[in-house]
Amino acid sequence: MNDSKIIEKYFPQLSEKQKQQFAQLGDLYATWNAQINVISRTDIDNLYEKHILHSLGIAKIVDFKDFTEILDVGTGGGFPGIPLAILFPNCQFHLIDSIGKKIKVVNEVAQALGLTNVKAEQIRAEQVEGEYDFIVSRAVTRLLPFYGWVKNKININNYNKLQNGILYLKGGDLKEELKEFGKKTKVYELSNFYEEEFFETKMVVHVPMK
Ligand SMILES: C[S@@+](CC[C@H](N)C(=O)[O-])C[C@H]1O[C@@H](n2cnc3c(N)ncnc32)[C@H](O)[C@@H]1O
Repeated sequence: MNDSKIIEKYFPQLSEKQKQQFAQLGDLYATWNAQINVISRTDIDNLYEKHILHSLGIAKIVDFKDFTEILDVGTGGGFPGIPLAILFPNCQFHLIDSIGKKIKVVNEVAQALGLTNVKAEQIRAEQVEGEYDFIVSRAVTRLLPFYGWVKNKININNYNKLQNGILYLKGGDLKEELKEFGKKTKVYELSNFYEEEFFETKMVVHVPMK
């Protein structure tokens, strides 16, 4: 199922507007990815499952309250930030990447969808100023260096049920990485929420901050 039906299957409460926005993503990414590579060309056929639904795995862990502020570090073409911004239209998303052409794709997609809760910026994570409730990310670097980049950017006042911190989409065997990291984490398996085989090895790692 490579269309937005797979999103509706796991997120049955979507509004008509959200359904339409998710449905638009297929054509938008096909068009932009042909010009600027943000998703591997072989993977574009699996956009809905491997990129959009995967990004929304974070929403299976936390139902962000309105006005939550979220930073997506190394967003590439907008993952996980764009799918989350569709799902949480009353939260603010700051999507950053060090490569300008990726940010161009994010801006084009956000604009085409009419998303007003997304700010995309070409900047390195280490240079971002400001505070966020959550920092989300996928496939950028190991947790230890990542933590160093973002640890001072998290608001200490918790506003959501889940404690503020990092929500990192990870796959595979995390033992070594978590050992190297050495700090408190909670690992949520996405196979508890999604039945597709792809998610058997996929997790969300929550690093709470105090
Ligand atoms: C493998 S891609 C993943 C993109 C996206 N998160 C996804 O899962 O599709 C990693 C991205 O992180 C960006 N990146 C790496 N180091 C960064 C840094 N220090 N600050 C901002 N972006 C960074 C790269 O430019 C690249 O676009």
